[in-house]
Amino acid sequence: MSDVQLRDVTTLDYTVVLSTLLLSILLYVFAQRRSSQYRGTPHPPGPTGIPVLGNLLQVNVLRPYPQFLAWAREYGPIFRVRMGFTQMVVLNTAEAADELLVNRGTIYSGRASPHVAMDLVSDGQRMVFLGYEHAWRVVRRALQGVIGPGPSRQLRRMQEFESRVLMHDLLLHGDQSVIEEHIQGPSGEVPERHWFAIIRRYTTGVVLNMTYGQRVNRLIGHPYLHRIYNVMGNFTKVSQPGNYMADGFSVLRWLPDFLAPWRIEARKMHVWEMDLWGRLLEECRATFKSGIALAGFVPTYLRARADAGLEDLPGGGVSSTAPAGPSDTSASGWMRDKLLAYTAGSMLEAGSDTTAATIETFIMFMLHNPDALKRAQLEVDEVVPVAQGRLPSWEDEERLPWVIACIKETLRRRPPTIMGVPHRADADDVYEGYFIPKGTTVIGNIWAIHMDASRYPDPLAFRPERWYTPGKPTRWASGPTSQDRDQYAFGWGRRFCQGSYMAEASLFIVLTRLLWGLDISCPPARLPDPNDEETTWTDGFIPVPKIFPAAFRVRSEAHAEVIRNVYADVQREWQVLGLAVDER
Ligand code: HEM
Repeated sequence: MSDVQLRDVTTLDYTVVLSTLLLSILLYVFAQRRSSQYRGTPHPPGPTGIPVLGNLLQVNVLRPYPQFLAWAREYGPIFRVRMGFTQMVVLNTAEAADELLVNRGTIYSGRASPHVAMDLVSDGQRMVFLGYEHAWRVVRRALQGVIGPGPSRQLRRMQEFESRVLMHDLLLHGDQSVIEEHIQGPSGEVPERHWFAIIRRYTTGVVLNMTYGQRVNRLIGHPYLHRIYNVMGNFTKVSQPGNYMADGFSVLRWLPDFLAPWRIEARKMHVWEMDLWGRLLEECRATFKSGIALAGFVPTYLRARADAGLEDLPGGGVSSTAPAGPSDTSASGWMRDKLLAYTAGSMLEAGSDTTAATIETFIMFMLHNPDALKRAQLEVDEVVPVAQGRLPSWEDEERLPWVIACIKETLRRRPPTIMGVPHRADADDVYEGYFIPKGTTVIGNIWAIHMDASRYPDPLAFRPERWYTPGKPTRWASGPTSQDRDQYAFGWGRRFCQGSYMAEASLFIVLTRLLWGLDISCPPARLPDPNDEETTWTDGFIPVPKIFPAAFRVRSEAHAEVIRNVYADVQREWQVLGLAVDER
């Protein structure tokens, strides 16, 4: 019996694979010829690939940016590559990226979402990969009320409070991560006693508070902190373009389950993710139903939805009251539960590691540039002498131009989302005489732009002077339009990072305080080389620093006293706010 079944299966395999492959080649050829209007218009230049696979074998899919930078240098502002049947156009100058992703934003605000990561692992609900469509507008509008330029100022109180805890944690930490031996986990897991965990507690804590009104009050054994990073670490790998054949070869998506092991694996990942994002939502809903009023985006959203008569809204997507589609410019409707859970999860993902990595990278570059570090400390000392008995704060921002220049130079020199998040062309287009067909994945190559010597002379050098004018405040100069933009770490146009204001506020408050209160050092032989890609940075969509040792020594007993006092004060604030006090 098993023989017969086996033969049946083999025949089926053969037929399914061959016919789907044939069909997809026909579809592909048809798609290439579709735009008769543009026949004769050349495609952008690019490296020659091989049949079917295209350029897939020329790129390390988990670390594509060095090769993409090399191609940018060879082909110029725009080049084309093919990953399987996925056509990609890569924009390597600020001018090209601004023109397409900002000025032609009606065409280029879609997302090229990786099939396995978005459709299977995320069940189509991850905000960052939603197309330029109705559901995305609903989500973006809802978030704008919390993290937009005006509302995000309300979050500063919590950022200020949590940064006091961070200072206290680093004070206690001292040189622990230099003395002890720490080994990073295979998927980037950070040991709980390493100083990276202190930074992560802060960044995840402020976003968890913003989304769910909860705190991360422990470094060791917190139920969510490390799981959030595990989910993120996994996701940055599965979403890397080229990681799954089924992303590049849509034909493979038609294969039945028994021939598609990646699908089974991805569905398991979805269940694993929902065990975190879904559980957080369910806990929040239970609290809400029991009549306890929590602050935060999700509790507030659930309350508003219930007031609109939609207390329970199971499933994914939005409760559509308007037709979906690119012509629909409204944002009416409510997020259903799964979209809400994933949106909150997306915030935790988007806001945690990006900001933590920038803080860690800043420290790495400052340790390599002791003059810049010394100058930053002198500036902070002058503005906030320890005799004032307080930590630096928001009102000092304008008088700390060198510190902000150092932060901006960190974002330029090593942007965490190093090749941005891929956009998609939602219509045929022509740029500089080159044809870009509808459906093309369009990458704003942040790394190539930041390494453009005509824009940033000596681009590998860490030079805060690029941003610094003596006696003048340094402008953050972020924002979705290209006017006034001077670095591209937060992306472009309508998909511009919605959390940039929150991110900049965190970078400012944490790093200014750190410079004020603590001397940082690292044994020279153990200081990572930022140019050594493999040793220093993790793989994946957001390559972040691998752990490295650093010692934090308080600058004087007077500084220590201020840190201890503000920490004790904030414990009282937590109690007044009904939030968990810190456990150490
Ligand atoms: C240093 C820290 C951060 C960096 C470098 C960064 C960078 C980026 C980039 C490059 C994008 C894609 C932009 C594009 O498609 O052109 C993005 C999207 C996004 N970021 Fe950030 N981000 C940071 C922190 C944050 C924070 C703190 C939050 C919120 C808590 C956040 C929320 C988002 C959201 C919601 C999107 C998706 C926007 C959309 O698809 O419409 N980010 N970010």
